[in-house]
Amino acid sequence: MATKPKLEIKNLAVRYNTKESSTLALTGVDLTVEDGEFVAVVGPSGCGKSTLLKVVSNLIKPAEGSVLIDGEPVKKIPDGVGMVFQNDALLPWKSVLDNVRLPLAVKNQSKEIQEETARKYIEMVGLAGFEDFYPKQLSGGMKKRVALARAFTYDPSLYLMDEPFGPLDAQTRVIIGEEFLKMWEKVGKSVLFITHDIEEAIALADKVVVMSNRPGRIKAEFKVDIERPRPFYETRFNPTFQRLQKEIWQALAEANKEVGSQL
Ligand SMILES: Nc1ncnc2c1ncn2[C@@H]1O[C@H](COP(=O)(O)OP(=O)(O)OP(=O)(O)O)[C@@H](O)[C@H]1O
Repeated sequence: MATKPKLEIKNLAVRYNTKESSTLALTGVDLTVEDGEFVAVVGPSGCGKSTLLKVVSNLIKPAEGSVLIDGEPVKKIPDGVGMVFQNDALLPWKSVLDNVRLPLAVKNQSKEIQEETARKYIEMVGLAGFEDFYPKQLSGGMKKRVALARAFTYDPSLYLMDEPFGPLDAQTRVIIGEEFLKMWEKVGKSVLFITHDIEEAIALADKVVVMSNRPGRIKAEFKVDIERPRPFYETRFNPTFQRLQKEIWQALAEANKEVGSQL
C-alpha cells in the first residue's frame, strides 16, 4: 500500500497585502515531499522560496490552496516539524551542550536522555570537546554545527531548512554539507530545503525543484538518480550530477528570463 506523502502543497497562492500594495508572491504551486524524501528548491531571488516555507510552518496563511502534513491540513505550527534557518540563533547565555539539549528539555525528557542525546549529536557534528563553550567562543561554522546538532536532537519527521548554510564561506559550506548529509542519511527524515546553490541542491537531494520568477510557480522538477550514501563533494564528478547541473542551470536561466505578473 502506498504511504501518504509527508507534505503535500496543492495549488498554493500567497499574497502580501499592505495598505499601499498587494504582491502576489506564489501562484499555482503544487509540490510533494514523500516520507523520507529530500527535496531541494532553487529559484531566482525573490521568487517566493522563503514564503513557501513560511506557509508550510503556518507562519503565514495562503490566499488559495492547501498544505497537508501526513494528510492533515496545517492549522498551527505543526508538531514534528523542525526548522533551520539562515541566521539560526543559539542562546548566547547557554553552553553548546545546553543549546543542543534544549529541544529535549522543552519536551520534559529526563536529564540523562537530554545529555546522552545531545552529546551524541555534538560528537556527530565534530564538536566533541566543545560542550562547555559558549556561542561567542565559536566560529560561524561551529555555530552552524551546533544549530544542526540541535535540529537533530529535536528529531523532527519533517525538516524545513531555509539556506541553512547561507552565511558560511565556500569551504566551510562543503565541510558542513558533508556532515549534514552523513547525518541525514542515517536518520532518513523528510526535508524541504531552500538554497540558491545548485551544486548543493543536487549533492543533497532526491528531487530538485526549480521555481520561476515572481509570482513563484514550479517551473521544473528533476529527480536526482545518484545512489546513496553519497560523498557530498566527490558526487559532483559523477556524470549524472554534471548532466543535472547543466539541465538545472538551463531551467533557472529560463526562469530568470520570464517576467512574472507584478500583481
Ligand atoms: N512581509 C512581506 N510583505 C510584502 N512583500 C513581501 C513580504 N515578504 C516577502 N515579500 C515579497 O514576496 C516575494 C517573495 O519573497 P521571498 O522572501 O519568499 O523570496 P525568496 O525566493 O526567498 O528570495 P531570496 O532568494 O532573495 O531570499 C518578494 O517579491 C518579496 O518582496
